[in-house]
Amino acid sequence: MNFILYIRSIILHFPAWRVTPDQRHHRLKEFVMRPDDSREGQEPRYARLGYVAINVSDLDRSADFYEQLWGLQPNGGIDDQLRFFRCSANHHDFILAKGEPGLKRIGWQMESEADIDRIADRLRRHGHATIEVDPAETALLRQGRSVRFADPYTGATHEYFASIEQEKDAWSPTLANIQRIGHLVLKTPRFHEAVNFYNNVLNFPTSDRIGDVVNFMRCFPNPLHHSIGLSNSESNGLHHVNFMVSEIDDIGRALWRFRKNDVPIVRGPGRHPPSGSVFLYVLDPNGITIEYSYGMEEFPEGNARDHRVLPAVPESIDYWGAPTDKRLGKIGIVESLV
Ligand SMILES: CC(C)c1ccc(C(=O)O)c(O)c1O
Ligand SMILES: [Fe+2]
Repeated sequence: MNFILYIRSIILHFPAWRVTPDQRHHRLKEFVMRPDDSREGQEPRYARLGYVAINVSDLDRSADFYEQLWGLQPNGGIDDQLRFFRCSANHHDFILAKGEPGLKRIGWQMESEADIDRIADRLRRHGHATIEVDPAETALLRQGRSVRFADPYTGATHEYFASIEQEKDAWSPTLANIQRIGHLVLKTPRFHEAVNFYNNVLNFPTSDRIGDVVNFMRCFPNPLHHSIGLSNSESNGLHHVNFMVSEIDDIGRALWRFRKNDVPIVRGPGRHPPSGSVFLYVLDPNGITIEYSYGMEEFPEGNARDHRVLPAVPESIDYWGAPTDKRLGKIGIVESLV
């Protein structure tokens, strides 16, 4: 097997609501009107990765896991279809839906309603259809106006919203001081096209990359080293979802909690050179890879350092040299936008 393929196989184990009456009846809006030039040229600005929705085969089993072993706070749901979880003041940071295990949707919280228009206008200018989410659905999601599009390079459904219901009671950590949902990594065989699109259309600047194998991106101007990553793989897929914790002891406690409860640990603890984070990867009940991480470099909005190109070697993933279980990043389809 040639050297690059060999290294790549070691490193990654990756095989890659304000609806006007006339809009009410348009679910899929392919805007033919000239985009509003007053917004042209203004970059869409992201507040944060708002939420990740995943599909699971058994809602009750996974809901129990994410509450009782992962430490998210349940926040209701919709019959036997959806379960909401939070780790912030937002109504949800993580959603479980019934379906084929994998990624359902990525929710991006924008800085303003105008930023929803900016990203939607930009997508349409680049020939991508956008969908105004039905007010009945945004009401169920406790979100304001939301717009979706299907990313052709990874298959992922991206959703943009600016407002989401704020819970009266503060997020109260139980098992781990989960700070926030951190990032997700998507696998794609259209890696270079995806990187280009994410960098130049979605306004996701690269913070660092490991050769042409993994690319770590910020959702600008959110300062976190990465809110999304792309990995060069043979097929589309969800590699993992990350949650950031507040103390190194959250990692240590988790290590023993997972061992005592037979939760498969597939990598770590270790420490990532790109973001500097201490990490621990495990498998959820469907075998989807999830990650706790502690400590992550943050970038300033202006005068940010250039991205680094780390060599495609195992040491670029983990300073500590933790072994990798081959199940890491293997389970998780990407649901296409219906
Ligand atoms: C191995 C994966 C793709 C990886 C590599 C580096 C970081 C980091 O620097 O934080 C991650 O979070 C990862 O998931
Ligand atoms: Fe990660």
